[in-house]
Amino acid sequence: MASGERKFHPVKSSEQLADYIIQEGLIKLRNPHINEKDEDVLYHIALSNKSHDLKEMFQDIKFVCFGGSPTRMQKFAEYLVTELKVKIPAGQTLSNIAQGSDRYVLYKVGPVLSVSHGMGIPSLSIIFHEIVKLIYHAGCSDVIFFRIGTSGGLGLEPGSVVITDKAVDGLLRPYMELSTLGMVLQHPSNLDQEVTEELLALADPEKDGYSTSVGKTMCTLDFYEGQARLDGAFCDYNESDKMSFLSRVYSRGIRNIEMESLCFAAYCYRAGLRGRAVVCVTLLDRLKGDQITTPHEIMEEWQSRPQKLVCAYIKRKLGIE
Ligand SMILES: O=P(O)(O)O[C@@H]1C[C@H](O)[C@@H](CO)O1
Ligand SMILES: O=c1cc[nH]c(=O)[nH]1
Repeated sequence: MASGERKFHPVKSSEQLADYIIQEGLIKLRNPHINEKDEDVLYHIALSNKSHDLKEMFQDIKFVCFGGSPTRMQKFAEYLVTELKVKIPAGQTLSNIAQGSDRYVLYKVGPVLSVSHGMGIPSLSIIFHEIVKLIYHAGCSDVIFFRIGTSGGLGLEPGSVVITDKAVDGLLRPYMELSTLGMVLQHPSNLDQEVTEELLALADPEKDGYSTSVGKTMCTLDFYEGQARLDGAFCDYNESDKMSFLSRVYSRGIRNIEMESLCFAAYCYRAGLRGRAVVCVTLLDRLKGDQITTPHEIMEEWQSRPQKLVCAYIKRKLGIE
């Protein structure tokens, strides 16, 4: 090899990566390069560890709640202000900390971050990297991550809530594949059974008026063909193909379909976050159709159901009645 030429460092295999144990305590970034620079710019949330005192701003964070849409995560933040009895000084309002970027919204309510992730794995991946770096720079410890979302149900009453115990991809594999340096790395996705069980214990179908159950979630790269819909702009299969696929998926224990859980679970594991959970409401039963026709105000109430469950968990952890 010519002298001075950089020796190629093979990227760790996914097994080696997956060997990182889930740790308590301080977030340790699995990236030695971050501290090689004097500034780390969190571009998509318009923050940096030089322009902002991230420790001062975020060191008390104990819960990070991700959800798809900006409005939903703003409403969740407003709900937390009431439920966590957080005082907002007179004349001030809850503000979007990421307002310098028009990509995501980021709200802080006491020890909770409410952050939007947009749609799909690529969008979640970007904000996930930057939020993990944010809490690393802030010196946070023992942080629990949640995805609060919507999904398509399988064999469930629309409006039911699913707590994910395992996320799989569109081929039903329990890992997320990421093309990296021209290779395909497979990042295992597993979720924290303890948090899942604690969340389920907080649900009360009788009082709630809807079911909450634990199930596997299929995370796809597409809303239409990727989820066996017949109503996209393109479709190369028929109703019976669709139903045999969805029946097979159901028989494998999958109870809902969405587009972020796999990356969320895999990256929480890579980040060594002990506490992590995915809680999604189902907007329709995919075994009965493809189109989401529920009136907006009903959908709004349905979307609040995972928020209420996660908020109840946070209140329990904080000892707030
Ligand atoms: O959390 P959200 O409601 O974004 O989750 C699902 C998956 C996609 O992001 C989106 C598709 O409608 O909803
Ligand atoms: O069917 C659905 C509903 C919400 N989100 C999805 O990804 N699929």
